[in-house]
Amino acid sequence: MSSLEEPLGLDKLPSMNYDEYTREAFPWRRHTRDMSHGDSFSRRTVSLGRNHKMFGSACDIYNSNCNDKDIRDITNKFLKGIPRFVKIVEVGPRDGLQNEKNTVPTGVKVELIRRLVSSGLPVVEATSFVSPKWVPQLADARDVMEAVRDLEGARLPVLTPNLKGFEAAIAAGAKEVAIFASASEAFSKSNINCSIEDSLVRYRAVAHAAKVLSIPVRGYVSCVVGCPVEGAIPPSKVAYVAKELHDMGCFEISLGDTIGVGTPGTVVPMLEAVMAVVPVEKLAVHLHDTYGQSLPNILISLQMGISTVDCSVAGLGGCPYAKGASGNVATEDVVYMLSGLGVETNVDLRKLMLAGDFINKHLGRPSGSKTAIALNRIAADASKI
Ligand SMILES: CC(C)(COP(=O)([O-])OP(=O)([O-])OC[C@H]1O[C@@H](n2cnc3c(N)ncnc32)[C@H](O)[C@@H]1OP(=O)([O-])[O-])[C@@H](O)C(=O)NCCC(=O)NCCSC(=O)C[C@@](C)(O)CC(=O)[O-]
Repeated sequence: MSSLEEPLGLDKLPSMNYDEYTREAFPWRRHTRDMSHGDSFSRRTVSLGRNHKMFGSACDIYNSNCNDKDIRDITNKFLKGIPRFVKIVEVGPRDGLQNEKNTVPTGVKVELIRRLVSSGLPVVEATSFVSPKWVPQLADARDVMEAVRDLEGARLPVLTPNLKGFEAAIAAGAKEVAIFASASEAFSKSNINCSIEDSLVRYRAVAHAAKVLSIPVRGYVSCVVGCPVEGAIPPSKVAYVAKELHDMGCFEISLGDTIGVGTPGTVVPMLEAVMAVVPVEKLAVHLHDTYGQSLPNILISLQMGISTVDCSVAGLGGCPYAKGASGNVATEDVVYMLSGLGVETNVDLRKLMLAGDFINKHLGRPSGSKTAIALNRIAADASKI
């Protein structure tokens, strides 16, 4: 392996160490292994591997002498006031699995939800009460909800596309629902078989029924940057749909870049248009990672005041009606980035990764999370020493 490909030693990985950061704008120097005292890389790894610091916060792993205050001072200086706390909405069991071709057994879905809740995630979107003809994977929505209805520690919202779905969700024990409109006419038709306006009529009926029962309703707007059919979507259209959902009573509006085409250059104007009509504290971003742009888009969203981020464990997912849309941004990657910025999420990365390992083992595929792959590799190397 050439020196350029050699992994950086753990103590040489990029860090937000205050002293280093303020002292110089520094290139990341390649790590030269000091072989005289044994391989420092493996020695460090062994200690990390042995005491399982692997899955602590990024600070534990790479910046044993950093502290959150230092990180925050840097971030405030260079990353204009990002929030101290970010609410992570985990959508893996719903958005992550809905596109899976092979049926995932109900027991596996329920175990995944349990594991995600145990990692400290405050919200875990559990399933959808939609037509099984449209989304066969989630035909077991009632069984899933009945199995988790008494699970404590996280909110477990479910998608409902109409009153029929809402009533079925409540009957199965759902305590929170989500309705989902689109800023693209074409996607609205292909996804929920009606126009945007007709969907808003449907959703006003759901929002009214929910209000009567004091059930919180989250609103989604899909295709907030681009649509597989219409191409670029005007920010004004996104703002209109977001405002309609907000006005009908949604407590939060999640802005979905369904096909992941957004970049900071297109996400900023979209957010500015929406923030002109819906308070920023009621907004969330829901960014599929098809083009690998989710993390920079999340960072710019945080700088604009957003403090709720939808993610999918192991980067699972994609929408059955958005050709080519890959999964949401991996929850592990977002938690790792936020931890490195000193932003609280209350999520235990180690437990989150174990939930990701669980579902990936069942699906028989590697994780879509680069953080999980990297940390699991370090743990595997440590176990060999
Ligand atoms: C909305 C419908 C039902 C309209 O579908 P439709 O065919 O227009 O509805 P319909 O009223 O004509 O009913 C057709 C059949 O579905 C039944 N039905 C009707 N409603 C329900 C229901 N709620 N649950 C179960 N069954 C239902 C209904 O009873 C009937 O059954 P049949 O008489 O043929 O036996 C359909 O288009 C549908 O289910 N669409 C959902 C598709 C979906 O879930 N897509 C993925 C969501 S992900 C997303 O939107 C993006 C998001 C949120 O993740 C954010 C982002 O990434 O951007």
